[in-house]
Amino acid sequence: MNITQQIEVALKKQGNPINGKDSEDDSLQYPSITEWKRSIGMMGKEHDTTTTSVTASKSRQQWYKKGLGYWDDEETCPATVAGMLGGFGRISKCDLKGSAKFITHIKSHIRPSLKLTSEENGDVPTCACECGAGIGRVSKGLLLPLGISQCDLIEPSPRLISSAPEYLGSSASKCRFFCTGLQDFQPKADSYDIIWMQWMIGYLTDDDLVHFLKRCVTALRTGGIVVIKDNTCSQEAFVVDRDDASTTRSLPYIIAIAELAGLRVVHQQLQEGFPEDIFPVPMVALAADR
Ligand SMILES: C[S@@+](CC[C@H](N)C(=O)[O-])C[C@H]1O[C@@H](n2cnc3c(N)ncnc32)[C@H](O)[C@@H]1O
Repeated sequence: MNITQQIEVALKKQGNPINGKDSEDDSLQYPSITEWKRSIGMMGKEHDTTTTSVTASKSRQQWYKKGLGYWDDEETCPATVAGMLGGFGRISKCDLKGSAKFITHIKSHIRPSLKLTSEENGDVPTCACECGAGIGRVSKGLLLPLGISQCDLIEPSPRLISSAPEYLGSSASKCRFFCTGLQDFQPKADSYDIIWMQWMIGYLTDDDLVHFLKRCVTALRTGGIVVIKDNTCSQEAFVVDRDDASTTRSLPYIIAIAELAGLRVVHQQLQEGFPEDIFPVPMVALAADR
């Protein structure tokens, strides 16, 4: 079974939907994840073994090109907190507060082995990875204030990552900057205490997300966690946004992907205090625990 089929099986097993729709056009409905991927050429036609991989790889390249085109454009995304949050800059404070509460709870009640500061780590610097970091909003507002010694920012837009040092100010000296899409990022083994993925997994294809999370399993240090914080839909398994080439997945869909990669949920909680008219945003902490 390919990854898509494995996700569909996992969703169906728990009675969760596998269908999806377009965010703008009600006439675009997809009975399954497989059917949607076929419609955009990300999976070839059934039994078509000759052209499948060529078409799928072209479609994957176009997917990432469109996503990057959206975020690398000053018009659609100014290099500001509001730009990072699609105009919802006002929710950043509440978001960062909710994330800090979530991590503090995990550290005190669920996973005391999680290391945040170098003092807790035998004076060895702790390290976090902010995925799809943009200008580094989460590193500056959450990870470094939690006491993390060093943050690695992974971001494919050259324009956004080059704006990060100025936005981070004096904290920039505690950061390293990597200009690449997550689909191509190879983290070093045993290198991170926290890998933070916020409002960005929708830009990765299912296959690339599973493969990246598998690399995270190797990259996590003892006690380390991956946190996914993202929009979720609930009526369908997924909602496609063709403007920025992204999908919003349901929570069971996200968890099915994480489990396929060898991660398990250690804690999850819904972010409170966001406006009613946006998608619900759960925080999901995942561990590998070899
Ligand atoms: C909604 S913004 C969120 C930024 C940041 N995570 C935050 O919460 O402030 C989405 C970010 O994902 C990045 N992104 C898009 N495609 C990506 C990819 N393939 N790999 C990694 N990041 C990506 C965008 O460039 C953008 O910085």
